[in-house]
Amino acid sequence: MDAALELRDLRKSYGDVQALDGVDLTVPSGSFFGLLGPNGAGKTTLIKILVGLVRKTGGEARVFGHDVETEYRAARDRIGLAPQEFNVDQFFPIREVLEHKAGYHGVPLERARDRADEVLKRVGIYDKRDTRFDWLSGGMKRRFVLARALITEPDLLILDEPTAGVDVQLRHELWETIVDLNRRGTTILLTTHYIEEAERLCDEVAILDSGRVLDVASPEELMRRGTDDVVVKLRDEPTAVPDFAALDDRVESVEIDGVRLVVTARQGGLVAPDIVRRLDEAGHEIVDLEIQRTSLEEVFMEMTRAGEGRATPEVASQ
Ligand SMILES: Nc1ncnc2c1ncn2[C@@H]1O[C@H](COP(=O)(O)OP(=O)(O)OP(=O)(O)O)[C@@H](O)[C@H]1O
Repeated sequence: MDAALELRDLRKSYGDVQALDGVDLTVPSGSFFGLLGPNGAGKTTLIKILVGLVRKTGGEARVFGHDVETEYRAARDRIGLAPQEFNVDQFFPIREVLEHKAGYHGVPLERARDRADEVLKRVGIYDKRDTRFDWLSGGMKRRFVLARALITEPDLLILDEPTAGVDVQLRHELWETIVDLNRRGTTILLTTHYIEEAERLCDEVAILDSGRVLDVASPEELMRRGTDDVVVKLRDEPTAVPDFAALDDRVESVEIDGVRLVVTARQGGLVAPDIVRRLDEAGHEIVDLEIQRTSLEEVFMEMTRAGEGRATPEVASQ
């Protein structure tokens, strides 16, 4: 079966700015795939190339085997896009906007109406079907943009920051809807700044920085590369502890602060039982144990060195 997305040496320059600098990426059909990267990494440019809003300057991009330029229509019809910015016809009732969109993609009117009702129900704003877009609340607008992406029953759903600025409740509802679509076979390509969202939802993530893919892996694999802190509280202050770093090469450092022992190690969860056993054998009594796991966010920051060299925002004077 064709991959949902296949990018080979994809390039885009805007004058001197190399927004995409040779991106190679395969998104398997049916996967829940995250595209992570700091501001300006090239995520939006990549998405715009897929939907024909920006022309690539080099390389290849295929959607379910269809070239996004030479087979534009076939590629575009497989994609549903919920963009970051709202670009919706403000003045029509939202149900009509959906019907127009379906019609544009060749869905007959009767079917289009049923589809519109169906997707409005799915995202939970069916009771607003006769309301204009600009009269919806911010959260309802987000839901609507998702409904619009779903109207053509896409095989690849692209979500560019779908939960930006929405409250926790709505975020969870949107996740549920999206996870459900994925379970039914829709491939999801998600860009998000909420890294914990990617950690929770995605099978695989690609880390994009300065127009290049730094890595592609599952969130678990990426997190395994970071270090965890195994924090042990002892009954009595130790004079000496076993040399954990010499005993296990996953251990990177050991710190003793009074009765508190902090062992920094890769795969802390796997190292911890051994630490406990050795402390016990050496006669130390353990009163508390905590494993502070590395987060995907920390690994991401490390990889992209986001924030490095950025000026601290000035506080405006009153
Ligand atoms: N139309 C344009 N003209 C010139 N430069 C552009 C244009 N669009 C994007 N760029 C530049 O291309 C680079 C990648 O931008 P892009 O919007 O794709 O990044 P992004 O990863 O989506 O960022 P963000 O997370 O901030 O949305 C940036 O340096 C940006 O300034």
